[in-house]
Amino acid sequence: HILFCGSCGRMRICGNKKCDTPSSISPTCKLSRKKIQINLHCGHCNLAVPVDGWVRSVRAQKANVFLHVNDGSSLQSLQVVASSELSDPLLTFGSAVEVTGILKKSPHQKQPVELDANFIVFCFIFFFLRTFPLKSKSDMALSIFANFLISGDNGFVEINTPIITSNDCEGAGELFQVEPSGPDYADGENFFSVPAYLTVSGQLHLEVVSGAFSKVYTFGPTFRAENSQSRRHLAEFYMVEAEISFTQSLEDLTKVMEDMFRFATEHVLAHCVEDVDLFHKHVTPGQKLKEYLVSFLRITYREAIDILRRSSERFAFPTDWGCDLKTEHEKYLVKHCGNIPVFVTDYPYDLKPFYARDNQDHPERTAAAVDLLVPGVGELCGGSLREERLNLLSARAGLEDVYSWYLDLRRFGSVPHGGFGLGFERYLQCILGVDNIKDVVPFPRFSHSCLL
Ligand SMILES: NC(=O)C[C@H](N)C(=O)O
Repeated sequence: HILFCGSCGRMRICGNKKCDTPSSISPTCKLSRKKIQINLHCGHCNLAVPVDGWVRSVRAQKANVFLHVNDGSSLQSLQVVASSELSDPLLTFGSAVEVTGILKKSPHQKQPVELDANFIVFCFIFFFLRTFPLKSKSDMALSIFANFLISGDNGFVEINTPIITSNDCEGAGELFQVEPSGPDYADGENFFSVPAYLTVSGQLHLEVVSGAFSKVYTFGPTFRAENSQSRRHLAEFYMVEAEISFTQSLEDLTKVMEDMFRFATEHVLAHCVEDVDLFHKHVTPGQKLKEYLVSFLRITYREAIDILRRSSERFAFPTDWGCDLKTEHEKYLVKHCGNIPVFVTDYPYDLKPFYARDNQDHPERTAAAVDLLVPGVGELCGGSLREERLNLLSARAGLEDVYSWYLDLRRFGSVPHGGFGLGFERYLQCILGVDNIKDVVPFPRFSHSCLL
């Protein structure tokens, strides 16, 4: 028979010997009013619980209606069995419902429990977003990178670099200018006395603090006014950037990049494999993630150019030494190397920003810079050793006028150092095999698109 708990008001069926909750009702009843979360429900049977969620399917039989309800906590749905009178003709795919019922062992092998509904409260129709329900997962993945960097062995210190800055770290001129607005300000009034922009990279600030902490990182929103509708560009994205002092070789840097990728990806495989499988099945029948956990390949830019020139592929963009590698080239290189992540090192000096360290090689002058190319995306990470030699840095045209403070860092003592940045949404795109980067964030920003 059904008893009501005097403390929480929940119902409970007593007398079932298999039920593993206490059979007597105590004033300090542990049955909380908390709704159950579908991914956490522990298989208690004969317990009346409320569940919120969205209807994923409705199947009506004579006396009963069977619903699959998903609450966004995982991909798992809970089967709800309700008598036809409890249902509503408007109940359909996407309806939001609050169902109270008794969790019972299911007769079906596939699902441990089902909910025998007592009440269904019909909330509203859910409007389907283009975006995939990745929010909670991506928040989790954000912290995985931080966990890796701050862990004992690595010992990076987190620095919050500013979002508003006066530098164009990448020198590419893809900046969003920040100006005040409102009755107190005339149009174009210069609030900061210098032109100010949304950050394109926290690197230069990290370089400042890396003079005091030898390993630092930042993880935050980054902005690029790139007028591109491509499948791998966003105007606002998250980047994890690390800077390491006393590092003298690209190998030291690529090791951290590779270890970080592996750490995060192993974590995803251990905790979210069903999400990954769903995306790989329904979006792009991409490669299985485990295959990315081999040792990454390393080739030089020179070798990359030779591979591209030897190929029979017809590229839209040139493949001469000194040309920038375009997406088509990067994707070809990854495929050529067996569809695993590939580091391309030692780019032409003139292709890289002012901060990249000169390899002082001849006749093809290169910089100690590296890009990590990954399947489905192309460039995921970019990094370099930084030019710490004042004379070589000052030789970069026009630097003294704009970045005298950066040159001062060298003037007043600097150590060999280097760092890298990894685009977080591109990482998601890569591990999920999602074709378009706009589908891995809830509110993608790109040219002509800033609704909401
Ligand atoms: N921190 C880095 O090395 C990333 C680099 N500044 C970039 O935006 O590509």
